[in-house]
Amino acid sequence: MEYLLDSKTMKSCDSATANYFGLPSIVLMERAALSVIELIQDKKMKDNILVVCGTGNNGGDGLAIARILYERGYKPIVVLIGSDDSLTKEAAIQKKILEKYKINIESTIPQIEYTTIIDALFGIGLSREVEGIYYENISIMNKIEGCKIAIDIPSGISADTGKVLGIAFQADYTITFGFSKIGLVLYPGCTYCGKIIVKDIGITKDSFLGELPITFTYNKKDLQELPKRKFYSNKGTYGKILIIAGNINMSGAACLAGKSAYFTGSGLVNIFTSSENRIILQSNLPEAVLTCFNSEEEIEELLLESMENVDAIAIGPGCGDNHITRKLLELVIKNTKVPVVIDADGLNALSKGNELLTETDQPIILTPHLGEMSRLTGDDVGKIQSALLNSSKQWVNKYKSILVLKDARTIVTDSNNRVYINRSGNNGMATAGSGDVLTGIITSLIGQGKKPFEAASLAVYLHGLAGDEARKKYGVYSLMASHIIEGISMVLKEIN
Ligand SMILES: NC(=O)C1=CN([C@@H]2O[C@H](COP(=O)(O)OP(=O)(O)OC[C@H]3O[C@@H](n4cnc5c(N)ncnc54)[C@H](OP(=O)(O)O)[C@@H]3O)[C@@H](O)[C@H]2O)[C@@H](O)CC1
Ligand SMILES: [K+]
Repeated sequence: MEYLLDSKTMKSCDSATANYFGLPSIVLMERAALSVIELIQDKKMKDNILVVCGTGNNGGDGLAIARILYERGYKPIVVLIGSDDSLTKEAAIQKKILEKYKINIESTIPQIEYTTIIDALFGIGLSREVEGIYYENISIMNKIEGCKIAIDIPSGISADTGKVLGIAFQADYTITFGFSKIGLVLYPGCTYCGKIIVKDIGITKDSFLGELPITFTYNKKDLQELPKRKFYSNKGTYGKILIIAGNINMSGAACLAGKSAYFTGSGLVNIFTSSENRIILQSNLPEAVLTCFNSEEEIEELLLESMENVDAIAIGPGCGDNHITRKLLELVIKNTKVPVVIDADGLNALSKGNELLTETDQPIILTPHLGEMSRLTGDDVGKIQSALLNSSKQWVNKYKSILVLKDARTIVTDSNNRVYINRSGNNGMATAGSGDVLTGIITSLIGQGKKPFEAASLAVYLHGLAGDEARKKYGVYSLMASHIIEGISMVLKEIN
């Protein structure tokens, strides 16, 4: 698990390291600068190296980089944008040292050829839109040919949201200090970073002073958190789940969700569906147990019976946008004794009256894409997309639930303020049935005993990795939901 910090948390870490642990900021700055020098020397970058500095501590890092380059025989071209009055204490010290060494500091970028452009204009202290000389200089830096290195974060990207505040430096490398930042992971910020390198400069987890960051992401080693297969076990050990899915002509959604659950390790999957789907499901997924209804009158009794003795329930894939789906959803929410995953048409049915969520104490996991989120909240898609984190947080503060907001960077939030941001997956996964597969994985993991928030986060990660495996085999154009299911097995067989 890797923490992702916003600017406020990162500043608290900087300040705890300096003020609580007593490691002076200027020492951290020196280590930050040295970590950049390491990359420059590893990549054998040559003169001319341009270092563009602002007046904050990000600029201070830049000035220190320029001085160490000088110490090591380079002839850096140093540009400082902004007035001396705005220099921070540390940046002012760095500037004085450069002056003592008689290293020239320019106020505009000389029009010569460069091998490398170092962006130390703004770091996590960027607080507003970039305008005027700052805008012009970032624009010039973007046009210059050469390898582009952003210090801590590309200037112009908000560390908190990943938004471009007017203009942003387009980097080939971003060397970020201590911990990765939220803005480096969310769109569009992540498209400006190039390769992200997180460098230890002496700011450790101790600097959280016991108050852990709420936002995190997963890496491959976190797959160890998946439920373990036991030596002595039977199908009951791995959970029995109920998937309410598939209206007439929509058997595919039921099949994809059910199959994904089995591929993720479920012991038994019961699919509750319209009787028209019986034969096709029996042929395509003979491992599933089916409960089929012939008429609306039969639904209540059959459903309540199916809900007995299950470990998790999913409702929605291919259910259809109709009154029967709302009826099914009401019955599930009002009677469930286990966590419920609501997806697709289940979400559309929920949007007819969200207060239904208050009628259960069981964990509810919602998996909307942006269109479904728009129907749930009444906000337009553009508004939600431009503020994914805020939209998610607002929802879970209003309705106690776990929200899986699906986008290029899917975000999982819960009412305890935890935030998972996903980095796995690819654009080939934007294909019909992909969401049904995710629903199957989440429900399976809950059925196998994972706590709902962890299950949802791990499922999103696994789903993305499975999609990445599928891309390797089929490519982004041809990737289909059934290939993602194949991908689940490719990922899981590596870890067991
Ligand atoms: N502290 C530590 O221990 C360590 C910190 N480190 C480094 O420090 C960086 C953070 O430094 P920082 O906090 O000084 O902020 P930084 O990003 O340099 O910019 C602030 C300046 O920009 C200005 N400004 C903001 N927006 C603007 C705009 N749109 N247009 C124009 N001006 C704007 C703002 O002005 P103000 O808002 O005050 O008017 C202020 O002058 C961090 O990213 C890392 O690189 C490392 O050395 C490791 C140790
Ligand atoms: K920067």
